[in-house]
Order: sequence, then structure tokens, then C-alpha cells
Amino acid sequence: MNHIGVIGAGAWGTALAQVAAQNGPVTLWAFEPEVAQAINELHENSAFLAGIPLSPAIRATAHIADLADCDALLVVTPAQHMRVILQAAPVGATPLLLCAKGIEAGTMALMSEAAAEACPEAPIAALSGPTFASEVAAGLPTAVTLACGDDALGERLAARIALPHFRPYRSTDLIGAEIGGAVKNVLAIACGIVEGASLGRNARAALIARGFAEMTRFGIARGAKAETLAGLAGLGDLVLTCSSEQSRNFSLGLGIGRGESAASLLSDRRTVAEGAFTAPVLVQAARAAGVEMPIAEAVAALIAGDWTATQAVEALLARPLRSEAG
Ligand SMILES: NC(=O)c1ccc[n+]([C@@H]2O[C@H](COP(=O)([O-])OP(=O)(O)OC[C@H]3O[C@@H](n4cnc5c(N)ncnc54)[C@H](O)[C@@H]3O)[C@@H](O)[C@H]2O)c1
Ligand SMILES: O=P(O)(O)OC[C@H](O)CO
Repeated sequence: MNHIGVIGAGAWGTALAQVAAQNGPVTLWAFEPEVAQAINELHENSAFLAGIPLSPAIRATAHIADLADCDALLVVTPAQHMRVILQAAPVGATPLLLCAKGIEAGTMALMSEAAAEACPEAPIAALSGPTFASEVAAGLPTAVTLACGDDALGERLAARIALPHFRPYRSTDLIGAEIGGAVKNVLAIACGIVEGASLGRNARAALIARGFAEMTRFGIARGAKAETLAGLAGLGDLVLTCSSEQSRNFSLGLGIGRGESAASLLSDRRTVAEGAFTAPVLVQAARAAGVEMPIAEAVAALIAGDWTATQAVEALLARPLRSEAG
């Protein structure tokens, strides 16, 4: 496994291209032609990962057909655009390492399910965990979950992208890794709201713990392993994104908690806060699975503009007292 293709040149795709370029050739596909041009000419992606000098070994392109010769493809588009882009990509039987965190609106598909429909011959793996792109690109120590049903393929992918400061831990629980990454984005919005509304540290800790209970209930119902959800891709990423304004999801929640409308906050962004798109479809999927997710429900209602932050907090606090387990 030598030549790596990266589909998507946002912050995370660019950071992963930088990681993969330490061990071999990388072609990075950008949605915006001017981003590809800037990476090739200036070795910087000032639109999405400003201030990080990129390896000259990264060749950027705006033509997805240029990925035809790759030995593996890292798929790093926003979740809601992934299916359409994969349908246009020269994938065939090339292994896909899915790196987006979300659930597809309309279909309720996990990224692996959408990718399997778009590229039926391709073996599929997923990369998830606590990973702010800027820290990875700056070479700060990071550990991730690399999940693949075929552990031998997982081992080859891990070996290709591992660096002394970037440690993939293998798992065969693809669904668990994906659900951890998708659900934590929704919970990070909730934590941002708690911070923005100045509800205090007790409330934030309670929300992380009860949010983790929601993630676990939903994950188990969808076939995930509890140990995956308690690992880097679940609890690890939840702790990261629920405790830092660097998280786009947390910072979206912060604005909502301060009284701004979700619609106006979202219309101003060029970068993606996946939790805003995952919240409504997560609620739909949880209801379909018979799983109670009151925090996710509250986030979805806030994003839709149906509740204010005060109404959401009141609704959560008015829920009947219950056992902590289950
Ligand atoms: N940034 C991180 O730290 C980080 C870390 C781990 C995972 N992720 C995940 O990676 C995925 C990509 O996020 P990101 O942070 O790299 O993106 P980003 O927010 O930095 O950039 C937005 C991306 O969306 C693309 N885009 C915009 N409109 C598009 C369209 N119509 N079709 C296709 N692409 C379009 C842009 O080209 C750009 O690549 C998300 O699922 C995110 O949750 C991000
Ligand atoms: O900025 P966020 O909220 O999209 O989080 C980025 C990564 O998913 C953190 O692991």
C-alpha cells in the first residue's frame, strides 16, 4: 500500500494528507479548484488549515479521476456530501478508509452503509477518535481508532498512516467507531449550549455522562460494542469536543446558548459543524430503534428553531426521575 488518495481538502483531509505524505506519495482531491491550486503552488491550505506548511509530497487536484491509481482512498468529505462524491470517484475495489463523522440525512445510513451502496466492490474501514485537525497537522501526539471488519486490511492501513505521533489502534467494530464519532458531534453542541448559557461545570459534566449513556444505548441497539464506545472513538472524542471551543460543534452550541439562532450561526459558516446535520437524523434513527435520546432530541429541536435554550434546559430538567442504569 503506497500511493494514498485523500478525497476532501477541508481541515481534516488536509491534515491526514500531511500525515500520509510522511510515508509515501499522496494525491489530495479538493472540491474547490482554487484550494487545489493554492496547495500545489504555496504548499498551504489557507482556506481550511491556515498556517500549516504542507509537505511538497502532497499533489493536489480538482479532478477526481486523478485518484484512479491510488492503493487506498481516505474519504474526508462532509458526511452529507460523501455518497455523491464517491459515486463520481474512480473507486472500484480500492479500499476506502472513511473519516467523516455523521449519519446521512434522508436514509439514516452510517457512512459505511452509504459507501457500500455507492461503491459495492470496495472494502471499507473507518477512522475516528479525538483529533483536532490543526493539532494532528502540527505533529502533536494523537491516537485514533481504525476500524475494519477485515483485520488484515486494517493492519495494512494502520501501518501506512501510522507515525510516531499519530497512533492508530485497530478494532473490528466498524459500527461502534462510526456511531461514537457521529453522536459525539451532537453532544458537543449540547455542551456548548450549557457553556454559552453559563449553566456551570456540574451541568456540563452531567451532560457528558448522560450523553455518553445515550450514545451507548443507541450504539448497542445498532450492534456496536460497548468497549468501542468507551474508547477513543466514543468517550475519548466526546471528552475532547465537549471541552474545547476549538470544536466547531461546541462553538455552534456556544452561540446558541448565548441566544443566537442556529439558522443564522449556520448560514455564516464555511466549515462544517456535522452535529447540526446529524441531530435530526439521529433522533429519527433512535426513535426507529426504540432508543430514548432526550439530549439529542433537545439539540435537534434547537437546531430546527422549535425550542430556545431555556426551553430545552427546562424540558430536560423536568423529565421524570429515573434509575441511572439502562
Ligand atoms: N476538522 C477536524 O478537526 C476533523 C477531525 C476529525 C473528523 N472530521 C470530520 O471530517 C469531515 C470533514 O470535515 P473537515 O473539518 O475536513 O471540513 P472543513 O469544515 O474544514 O471544510 C469544509 C469541507 O466541505 C467541503 N465542501 C463544501 N461544500 C461541498 C460540497 N457541495 N460538496 C463536497 N464538499 C463540499 C469543502 O471543500 C471542505 O473540504 C467531517 O465529517 C468532520 O466531522 C473533522
Ligand atoms: O470541530 P469538530 O466539533 O468538528 O470536531 C473535530 C473532531 O471531530 C474532533 O475529534
